[in-house]
Amino acid sequence: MKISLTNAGKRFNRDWIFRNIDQEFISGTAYAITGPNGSGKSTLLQVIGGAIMMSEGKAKYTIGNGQWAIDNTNAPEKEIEVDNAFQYISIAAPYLELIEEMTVVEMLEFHAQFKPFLSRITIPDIISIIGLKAASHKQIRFYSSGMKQRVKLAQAIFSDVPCVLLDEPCTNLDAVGIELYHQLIRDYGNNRLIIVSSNDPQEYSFCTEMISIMDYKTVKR
Ligand SMILES: Nc1ncnc2c1ncn2[C@@H]1O[C@H](COP(=O)(O)OP(=O)(O)OP(=O)(O)O)[C@@H](O)[C@H]1O
Repeated sequence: MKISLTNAGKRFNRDWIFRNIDQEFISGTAYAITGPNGSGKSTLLQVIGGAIMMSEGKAKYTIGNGQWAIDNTNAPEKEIEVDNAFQYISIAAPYLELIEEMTVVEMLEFHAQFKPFLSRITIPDIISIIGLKAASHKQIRFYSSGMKQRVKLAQAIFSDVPCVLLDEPCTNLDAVGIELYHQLIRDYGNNRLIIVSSNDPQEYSFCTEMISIMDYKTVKR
């Protein structure tokens, strides 16, 4: 998958959050969006994901020709409308809520109805990998914040999509959870487009491309 931003800018009311972003994001590469609190990292990630509209500029989404998800490497190349981009993109973010009344089994089964998981993995496998087997029949509202974060990461990383967006992925994780996160990236990140929004280096240590949001705060040229 390839996502190309051309002259991308976003403002809320009169305040430009970022402007003049020309950037290609390509499968097989991990990108980090960095910057201080309130600088616009989450906003840019949501613009990339097509969840919020940009105020100026253009985003182009292309899949296929070896740029698809892990399981479908030979699909022909085609351009995707922004309204359909969500089918090819998963996201884990602090502001996205889980359905607290469900167990993790119910939650993952529900998620899979809309966005299937990688075909080589089952829901019991996922629960076991993220260390929630013993808690699998508890309602999510009884989970700790770190357990909930593991579920959010699983939903994003195990979805059968070519692009995974991760906003502050280690929020609430302990040392074992952080190691699990890195293991998931090593095991399931290859060939995908991964974009991490974070100001914590341990969350994006594997990223090879850095985008500093502060470079896009200047007045329009
Ligand atoms: N819906 C909105 N309406 C108005 N302003 C908004 C909206 N969403 C975000 N903002 C503002 O846009 C700016 C960037 O917010 P954003 O959440 O993208 O920053 P961030 O870099 O991800 O911050 P953090 O590191 O604290 O998570 C902030 O000033 C925020 O108040």
